[in-house]
Amino acid sequence: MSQFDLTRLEAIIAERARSGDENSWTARLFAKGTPKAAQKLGEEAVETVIAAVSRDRRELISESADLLYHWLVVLALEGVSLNEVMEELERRTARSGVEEKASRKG
Ligand SMILES: N=c1c2ncn([C@@H]3O[C@H](COP(=O)(O)OP(=O)(O)OP(=O)(O)O)[C@@H](O)[C@H]3O)c2ncn1[C@@H]1O[C@H](COP(=O)(O)O)[C@@H](O)[C@H]1O
Repeated sequence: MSQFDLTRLEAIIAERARSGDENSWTARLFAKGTPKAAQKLGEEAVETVIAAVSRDRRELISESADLLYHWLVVLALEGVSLNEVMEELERRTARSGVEEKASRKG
């Protein structure tokens, strides 16, 4: 099981964005702003869909990684933290009561 998680990637993106390193894809993407980063996010989403419907497992994993990376870049550019998205998912889970139903079933 990988120890890598999105919180770590979010921290890496923040650090690379601040670095201004011209060899950093993240820093260059940040310099171009949200429209370009959002366009890349859309492209990666489409490539992920294509991999899924093509039943290309290896490509689905690779495009999913690209998608999550570019999604976090767009969030960072817009000042939205991963934690805020997790809180929204947590609220929805609490509202649906799905975990209580599962624990009652045993
Ligand atoms: N996870 C990623 C990651 N996923 C995808 N990419 C980059 O996203 C780019 C987009 O892929 P494309 O195939 O669309 O590239 P492209 O066709 O050259 O792009 P365009 O022609 O459309 O501009 C590639 O150049 C990848 O390197 C990433 N770049 C960085 N990271 C993470 O960010 C960290 C810091 O990277 P740097 O900012 O480059 O130091 C890395 O250690 C990784 O953890």
